[in-house]
Amino acid sequence: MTIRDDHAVAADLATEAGERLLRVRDRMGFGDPSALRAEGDRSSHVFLMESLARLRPSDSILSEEATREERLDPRRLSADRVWIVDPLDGTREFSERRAGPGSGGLRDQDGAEGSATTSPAEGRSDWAVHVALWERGRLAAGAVALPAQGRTLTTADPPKRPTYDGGRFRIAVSRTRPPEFVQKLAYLVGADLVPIGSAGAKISAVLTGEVEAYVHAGGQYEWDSAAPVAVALAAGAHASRIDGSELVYNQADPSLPDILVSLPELAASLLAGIRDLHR
Ligand SMILES: Nc1ncnc2c1ncn2[C@@H]1O[C@H](COP(=O)(O)O)[C@@H](OP(=O)(O)O)[C@H]1O
Ligand SMILES: [Mg+2]
Repeated sequence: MTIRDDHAVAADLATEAGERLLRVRDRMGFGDPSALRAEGDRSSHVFLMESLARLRPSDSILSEEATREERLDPRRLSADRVWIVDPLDGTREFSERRAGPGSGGLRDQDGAEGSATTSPAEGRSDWAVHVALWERGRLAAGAVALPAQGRTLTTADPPKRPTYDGGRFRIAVSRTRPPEFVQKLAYLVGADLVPIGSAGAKISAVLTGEVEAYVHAGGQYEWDSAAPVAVALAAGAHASRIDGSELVYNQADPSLPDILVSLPELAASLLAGIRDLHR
């Protein structure tokens, strides 16, 4: 890879890391999910660290898979440029087989019959690789690779944002840790809940028209949202904390526990609904 602009670096690295993860999953299969998760996290982190060190040697890096000492490195807080990466977002889903027709139980988006997102190895497709660049106080570039969906969403060429024509809409939520207020919120605003794994896959689903919003609360970190929020903002979507305040990155404490991403037409009513439920 030659030195190119930051948007292209983010897109190329996320895409290549994703292709490597697909190969890891094909090679290891689903027999030992915890070993698959560990190898996915580790190998993708190593690839991204080595690549960024080579391509952008002066920049700092904040990665989910870094050690605690690396994350607390004070140089990151005075740096002008920090890459915020999640080598494998939706680690749980990466290690799961896709639910087949007739498998019973509660079906979520990735288990639905006729879904267009089947991965080659019959694994789930709601996991992602996040590569974002934070520069002097703002997200400057980002890419979200969705390897098992065969696409990368990127600030190099932001997706064309769907428009909202009114009526019932869909809110993506965590499959395993949805905020306790979302059922009431959905009722209040006239929406259906769609469980999807991975913050990157959920924010991408807003940008590709599978849902119209994503709401999360109760815990998350900067690397879970930096890259998909960079793409969402570049596409003209709404992205904020659930109280409407700005999402702020490259903080000493990388906790960023709640988020709302939506088509811009829906942001005001979602924020008002969340506010009402927290009164
Ligand atoms: N309550 C919580 N506390 C900490 N992290 C959380 C969380 N809820 C979700 N996350 C993180 O946000 C990402 C998306 O989660 P979900 O699929 O449940 O929506 C996951 O990232 P990783 O897969 O990178 O660990 C998950 O660990
Ligand atoms: Mg994550």
